[in-house]
Amino acid sequence: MKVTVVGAGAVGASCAEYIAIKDFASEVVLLDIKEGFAEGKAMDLMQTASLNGFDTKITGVTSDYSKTAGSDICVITSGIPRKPGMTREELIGINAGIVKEVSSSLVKHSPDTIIIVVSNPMDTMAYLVHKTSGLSKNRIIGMGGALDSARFKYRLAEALGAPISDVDGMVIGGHSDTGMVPLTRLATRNSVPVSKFISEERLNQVKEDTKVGGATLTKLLGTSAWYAPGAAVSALVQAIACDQKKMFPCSVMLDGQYGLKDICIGAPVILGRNGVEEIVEIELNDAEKAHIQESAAGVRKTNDLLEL
Ligand SMILES: NC(=O)c1ccc[n+]([C@@H]2O[C@H](COP(=O)([O-])OP(=O)(O)OC[C@H]3O[C@@H](n4cnc5c(N)ncnc54)[C@H](O)[C@@H]3O)[C@@H](O)[C@H]2O)c1
Ligand SMILES: O=C(O)C[C@H](O)C(=O)O
Repeated sequence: MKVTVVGAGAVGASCAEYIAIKDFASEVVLLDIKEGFAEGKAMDLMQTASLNGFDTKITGVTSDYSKTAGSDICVITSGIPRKPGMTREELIGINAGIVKEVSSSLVKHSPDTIIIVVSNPMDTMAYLVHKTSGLSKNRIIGMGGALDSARFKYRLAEALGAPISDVDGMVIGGHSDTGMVPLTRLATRNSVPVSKFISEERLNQVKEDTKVGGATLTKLLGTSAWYAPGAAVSALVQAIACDQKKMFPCSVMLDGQYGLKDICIGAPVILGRNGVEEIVEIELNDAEKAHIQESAAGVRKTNDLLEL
């Protein structure tokens, strides 16, 4: 199993590290445009192998896509992150060009690959890859919902005073400060609806804290987060590589599901060796349906800025 990660920055390196530590891939290639940077990150990570007990071989390359040839899965993290006070959508001007060029170089060397798009604004970047790469739609996956759901569970556990392992919940919709739809109605503590334990007001606070999860960290760190994003990407990579048939909310091209067409937005999907193996349609109430439509309108507004 060969995995390429483009962008050896904060998220790319974190993602490579988690993939290696889980030890399911034979090879991880880190690629960056900055001379020597990916080589340095790869060497540093390889020097953790005997300490962390993995055999995955990590190599680093500067812009040499021939070394990515035959990758089963490619992750795109190249591009700029936001600074405090910015929205993800403001990154489109620089990141769209980078993502388009990177995805086309990847597909040239690995025509049957599965691409996981991480660069922001992620839903629009995933849409761009759909429109320009020629890959089939089950092979392009945007990572956002897995991270947002992990943050939702963190906030739920905090509100409930419960261990995170007791909590389940999912965030669908766009990966943006206003577009996320945390499904509080369906969140549970050991199968019991969380509304049994906390007030509606507290649950609304959990929802709002989840939606601004990325912005909160960006304010604290001065740049956006990387540990949870890296872990979320590695979980998707593992689900595909190991054919786990696990369900994650991912940004996928919809064709009528949730009343939406020709848009990439977060919806629950089953991930396996073929990438997106199924898009799961869950029953939403009227408020959730309205929130998804509103979220989609926001994503479409950003998609309209693309020069396709
Ligand atoms: N989808 C998500 O949930 C999620 C989570 C975290 C970050 N992100 C996004 O991921 C992206 C990366 O974030 P980061 O914190 O790792 O940034 P970073 O600046 O630490 O790393 C980005 C790397 O991309 C490289 N790069 C730039 N142009 C390139 C090109 N053409 N080819 C190859 N490499 C190139 C840079 O040299 C840099 O090393 C940002 O757009 C950020 O918003 C998304
Ligand atoms: O918040 C960001 O800009 C990065 C990422 O999308 C995140 O949610 O951490």
